[in-house]
Amino acid sequence: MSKTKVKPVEDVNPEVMDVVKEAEEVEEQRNLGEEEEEEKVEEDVDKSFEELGLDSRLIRALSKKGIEKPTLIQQSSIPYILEGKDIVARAKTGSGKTLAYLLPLLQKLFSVDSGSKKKLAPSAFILVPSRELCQQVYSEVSSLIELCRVQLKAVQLTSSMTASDMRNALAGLPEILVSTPACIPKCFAAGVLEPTAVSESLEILVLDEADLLLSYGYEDNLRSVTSIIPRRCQCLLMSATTSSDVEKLKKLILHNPIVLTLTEDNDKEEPVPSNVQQFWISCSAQDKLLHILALLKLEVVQKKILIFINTIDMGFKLKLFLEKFGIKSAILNGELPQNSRLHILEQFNAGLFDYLIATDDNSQTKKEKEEPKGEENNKSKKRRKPKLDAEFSVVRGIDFKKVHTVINFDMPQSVTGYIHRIGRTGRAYSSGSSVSLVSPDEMEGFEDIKSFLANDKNKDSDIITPFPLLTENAVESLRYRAEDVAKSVTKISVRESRAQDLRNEIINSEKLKAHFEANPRDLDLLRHDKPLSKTAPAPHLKDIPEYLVDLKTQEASKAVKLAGAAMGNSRRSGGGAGRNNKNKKRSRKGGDPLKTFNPNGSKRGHGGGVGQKKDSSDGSTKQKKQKTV
Ligand SMILES: Nc1ncnc2c1ncn2[C@@H]1O[C@H](COP(=O)(O)OP(=O)(O)OP(=O)(O)O)[C@@H](O)[C@H]1O
Repeated sequence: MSKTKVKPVEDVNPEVMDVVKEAEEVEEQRNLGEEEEEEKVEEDVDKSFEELGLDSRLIRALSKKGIEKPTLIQQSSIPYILEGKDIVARAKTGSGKTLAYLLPLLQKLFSVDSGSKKKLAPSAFILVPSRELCQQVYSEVSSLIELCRVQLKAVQLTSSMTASDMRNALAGLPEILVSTPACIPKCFAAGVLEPTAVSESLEILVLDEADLLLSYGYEDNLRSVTSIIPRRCQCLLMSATTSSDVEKLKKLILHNPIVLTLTEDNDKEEPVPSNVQQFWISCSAQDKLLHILALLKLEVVQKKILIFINTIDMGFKLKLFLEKFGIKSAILNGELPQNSRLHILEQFNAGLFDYLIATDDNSQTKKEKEEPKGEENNKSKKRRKPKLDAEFSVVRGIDFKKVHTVINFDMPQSVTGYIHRIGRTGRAYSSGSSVSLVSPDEMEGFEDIKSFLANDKNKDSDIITPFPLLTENAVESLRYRAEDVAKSVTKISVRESRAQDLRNEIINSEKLKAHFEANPRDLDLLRHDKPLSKTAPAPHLKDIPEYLVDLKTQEASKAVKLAGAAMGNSRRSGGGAGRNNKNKKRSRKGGDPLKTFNPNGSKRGHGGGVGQKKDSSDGSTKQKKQKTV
């Protein structure tokens, strides 16, 4: 077994170093007595929360949140965590990993007698890779505490906080601390947390999105934390994928862990949940605007929609372009202030707008660096380089609520990127779909994604199928308008809008901070989907006349709307094809048009229609092949 060398960390005070030495000795002993980890591949469990031994207060709280049945990862991990075992839990995105560790963690803290021992540091640390995730986990744990009506306190710290903010946050002696790893050494250095107190108090350490923590550059921070965790501390490592980083963390932190690798009956080893239907459209890079216009304006994809692009500029270009057609969207990127980002996420989750254009963490920086040095770029050399937040992540871990469609306007840079983007829909027991716009330049990467996703079960059939609900005629009918409008969205207007948006958000960010301290739940104060363009959209572009849209696409659009209404997704925004059509017919049960729509003419597809990609009845074949991203 490997021996962990605990590396001293800069800017840690001498007292920490003493504890580090002590910890090295403990670590040595730990390694001497180390036993083999137990590997479990969990299948075929079907237990209720009661059967998992969960406290009735938690079960009631879950019920108030509309959660009645544990997901597979929750069924597998909760009993082990309650038993006090260290675990490594690997389960795909959206499988409910957060509650899988939060529920037993809270239950364990319920039973700690707060009066018996005066604690000087939190009993549980939950470390996550990004601020957005920090906020998300903090909200989840706080709402559970509130619903359970227990005397527990959770706080969140981010490394942008000053020492006095951190001191204030920790003043009420919280039991649970949610933060990024960078905050902990910062707290030690500022004397806000005492390493010895942490050593004495810490009962549970959770590393969420473990596969990301090292790649986000938190290795030294984590080492300084792990160097002081006591042997008795229970450690939980949650991850969506397997990677060498997860293995490294496992060796660094865990003691004889139970390794839970999740497989599902009809979903063996596929990294993308089977309730996400994946589609693609082949088009040139220039035609991507035309195609996204057709998808959104003809309403052949279900709202809410998360659109991924690879550069911040492209995000603004897309927003300005869509605005001209009366389609309002909001933008999310790492350049925006943290308060704004959190607020945008909250507004989107609360359903205040339907379209969010997001730039995911690392890919956009890479692309922007690679942009050719044309005249336009030379001119802009003096432009202030965007300051991106290293702790920003959209694709990883963020729980977007009720996203029905993910659109890859730009293809992600890697297979992992694809999996995490797609994982923003079809979360837990809900379903969703994805549409990737693939240009010839992106085809190679797309083939890699396809071949990665193919497994023994579906090696002969593509797991990502051509999008069936958009005819060439329908797309072509919009070409003239789309190309005309695209020309009007110049690089200068994009740049101005980006600067304007940033200025607005910086001002908003301060307002938001003050306002939300007083009214934490008030979401409607500042809308993030306001138009950025200086000119109002031309009225004739807002509505697409029915005669322009062919019959098949009109039918597809109606079917998508009916299915949306059946799913309670009836709020309207912007006008679309068939706007004058006052069709108020009730949808038929199970009417997902991506499953039932037949592009060859018939309105009523049957089961196995285009886009139905798997036979979930075949639950018997067990895939043993392990995929790693
Ligand atoms: N048992 C359940 N029943 C229904 N919904 C659930 C259940 N457990 C969790 N959820 C919901 O599923 C969504 C996804 O959960 P969560 O964010 O924990 O997934 P995850 O596995 O951590 O995904 P990722 O790897 O992308 O972070 C959340 O909205 C959560 O509230």
